[in-house]
Amino acid sequence: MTQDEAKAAVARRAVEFVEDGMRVGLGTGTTATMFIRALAERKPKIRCVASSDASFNLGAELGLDMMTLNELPEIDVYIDGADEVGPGLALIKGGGGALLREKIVASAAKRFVVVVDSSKVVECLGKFPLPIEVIKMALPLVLPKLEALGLEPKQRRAKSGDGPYLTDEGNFIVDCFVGKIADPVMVAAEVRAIVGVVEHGLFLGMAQVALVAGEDGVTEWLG
Ligand SMILES: O=C[C@H](O)[C@H](O)[C@H](O)COP(=O)(O)O
Repeated sequence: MTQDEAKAAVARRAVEFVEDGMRVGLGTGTTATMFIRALAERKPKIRCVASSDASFNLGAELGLDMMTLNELPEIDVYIDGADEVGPGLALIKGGGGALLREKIVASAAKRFVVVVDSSKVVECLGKFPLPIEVIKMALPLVLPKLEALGLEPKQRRAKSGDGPYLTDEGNFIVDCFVGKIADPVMVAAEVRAIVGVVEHGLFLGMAQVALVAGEDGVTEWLG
């Protein structure tokens, strides 16, 4: 099974977590995009909130009833990918730069189902660089503080190579090359305490279910 086939398999399985009448949170990224497409094919009678402009626009284009969090502040299920899934369904997210809105939408959901291929599952978080969203003017203050924590920060550049990457909220992303995050709770608290940090990509105690696609098909893990 290729990585794309695995992503497609979890995306299809995730659709089973959605029932007519539900309020559904749509994630961001390649796996979430496959989920949104698979969901829209079923023409469900649901209302949706998206975690990025890209997912909002895709949902609207495919005919889903897209709303804002203002219109739909409570969500039954949020379905999204992740960059790493560690013990206890602790996650690193934000490889696609959407971590802030993703965490907001996930926090509004009764249930968060994370959908990944098995290459994302790790014994210890941190091989994937930890994304941190930073207010633009605070960057020169935040970078040395992240360095002092030993997090090896590097500002993300736009994919076009033309200038810095900007999130949907107009902030910078700093990727931290940590290697191993032995104590994610402590790292989350230390990073959050830095003035100018808007949010970080550690999603701890948020996901209740993981759908993991590997050679044996899709397995369901509970957090
Ligand atoms: O900001 C992006 C998100 O956190 C994505 O859900 C994450 O990067 C996983 O993306 P993909 O499904 O493309 O690997």
